[in-house]
Amino acid sequence: MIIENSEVVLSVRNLTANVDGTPILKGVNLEVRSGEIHAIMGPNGSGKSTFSKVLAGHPAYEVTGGEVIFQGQNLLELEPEERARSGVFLAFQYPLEIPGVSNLDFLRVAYNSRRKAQGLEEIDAFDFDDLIEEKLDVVKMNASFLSRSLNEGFSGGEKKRNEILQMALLEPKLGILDETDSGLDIDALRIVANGVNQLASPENSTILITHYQRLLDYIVPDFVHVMAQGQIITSGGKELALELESRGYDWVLEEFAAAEVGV
Ligand SMILES: Nc1ncnc2c1ncn2[C@@H]1O[C@H](COP(=O)(O)OP(=O)(O)OP(=O)(O)O)[C@@H](O)[C@H]1O
Repeated sequence: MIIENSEVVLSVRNLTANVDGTPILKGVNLEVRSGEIHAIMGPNGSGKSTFSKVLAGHPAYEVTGGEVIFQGQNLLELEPEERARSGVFLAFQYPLEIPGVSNLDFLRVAYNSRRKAQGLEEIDAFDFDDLIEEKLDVVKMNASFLSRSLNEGFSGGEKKRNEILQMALLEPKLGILDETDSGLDIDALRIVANGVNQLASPENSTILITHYQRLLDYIVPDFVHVMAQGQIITSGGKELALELESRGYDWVLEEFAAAEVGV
């Protein structure tokens, strides 16, 4: 939802990053305001997941230049857990399995850690049970998943749903969803999209990384960006996703290349 004069939540300027010494991000620029939903599309290997992991503070990615300001704070100076506590949430493309850690315990610790960072009191197990019950409903998830080890043996779609459950609980200021639609059946896609829509508010913002226009039928973005070769090479409204669906990426890449050489 575009709200005039709303606060800039995330400002990314000329961000560059390497993986194992190889430059992957080559000058990313993006501004996200409160209440907005941004979709990032783009060919395979263009740097979309790298961008999301750099924002979350993944240690394998080395930032080599540029800046990322999140709510007035230099995000790049914060440890990954500090970023999470300050309200950045990344739903992974491939959620990790953690055997031996129950989903419920994980969620409670994560939730209380976020509350602590907000200067709020931790909540006890009983109150947490009530809260989680309510959040399970957002993603129509069965309570039996809570007693299982985190993501262990979960199907691909169940893992994605569990990521949205975490997001519903943590209520981040900025949610980054990396291909949350991949591996979801048609009903699950709708449920997950409804969950994301229910959580969207003028106070938070979402970045959706997706390959498919169909997700954007359910979660309508305010802006669509195309990432290629480690940069955002063009941006538009939701109609850009439809155009990409019918025309592919070549024309955007050609226009970008022509602009680069000044044709
Ligand atoms: N450790 C590594 N060493 C060298 N290159 C790497 C390494 N990790 C990732 N890359 C490369 O970085 C590029 C960007 O990868 P990334 O996962 O960010 O792309 P993506 O746009 O999310 O792709 P997809 O749409 O396929 O998920 C790819 O070419 C990938 O091979």
